[in-house]
Amino acid sequence: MAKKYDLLYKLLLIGDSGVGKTCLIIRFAEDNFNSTYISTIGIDFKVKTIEVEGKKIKLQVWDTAGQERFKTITTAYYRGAMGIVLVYDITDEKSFENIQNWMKSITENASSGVSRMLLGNKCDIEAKRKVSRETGEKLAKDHGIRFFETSAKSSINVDESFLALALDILQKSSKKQGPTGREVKITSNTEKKASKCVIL
Ligand SMILES: Nc1nc2c(ncn2[C@@H]2O[C@H](COP(=O)(O)OP(=O)(O)OP(=O)(O)O)[C@@H](O)[C@H]2O)c(=O)[nH]1
Repeated sequence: MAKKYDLLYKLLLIGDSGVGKTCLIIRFAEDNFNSTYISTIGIDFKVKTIEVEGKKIKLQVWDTAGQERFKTITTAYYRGAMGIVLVYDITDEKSFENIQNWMKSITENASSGVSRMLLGNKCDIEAKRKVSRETGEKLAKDHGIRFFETSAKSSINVDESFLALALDILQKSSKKQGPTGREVKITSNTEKKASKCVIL
């Protein structure tokens, strides 16, 4: 049987418990949202195929438990990931401060060339915001990585962010094979511009 995709990328979501990792994955893979909080036990994954630059890419998105007691299990999955998504909750300052620790955990456990991205989730609850967009942007800039504010609940920037990360990985691997001379910019919902990526 013919393969239904050209590439398989493994992505991993990390961040404090309750920031919305599971909800982001469910929004991306199933376009659904449930406000009942069921904390992830250990690790789980969902798949979704997208098309980027004419290539069908199967994304295997791994969801980790944010609770400290699962750390030994979850860090074992860092090594196989090609992209790691660091998530904090814009209404929870502690979850933002902890991003530094999650970054450290990536350095200690992931492959050196892994693509990273920072997401400030729950941007639909503006009234309870504790972390400004600028603060999030600055941290991402300091680490040289992409940044989006997202809402799994209101479906803001969820597809855009996953597509951007897939594109980063694709461009990184094609650079290894030689320069393509092409630059593609992913734009967020708020910028209201089309990107060159398609959700299948
Ligand atoms: N308002 C709002 N609530 C959200 C959003 N994303 C997640 N939530 C809520 O936040 C709670 C935690 O979401 P989860 O996705 O389970 O969080 P998690 O990061 O996977 O948590 P662990 O599995 O414990 O690591 C749930 O009650 C969700 O409904 C969002 O974008 N906006």
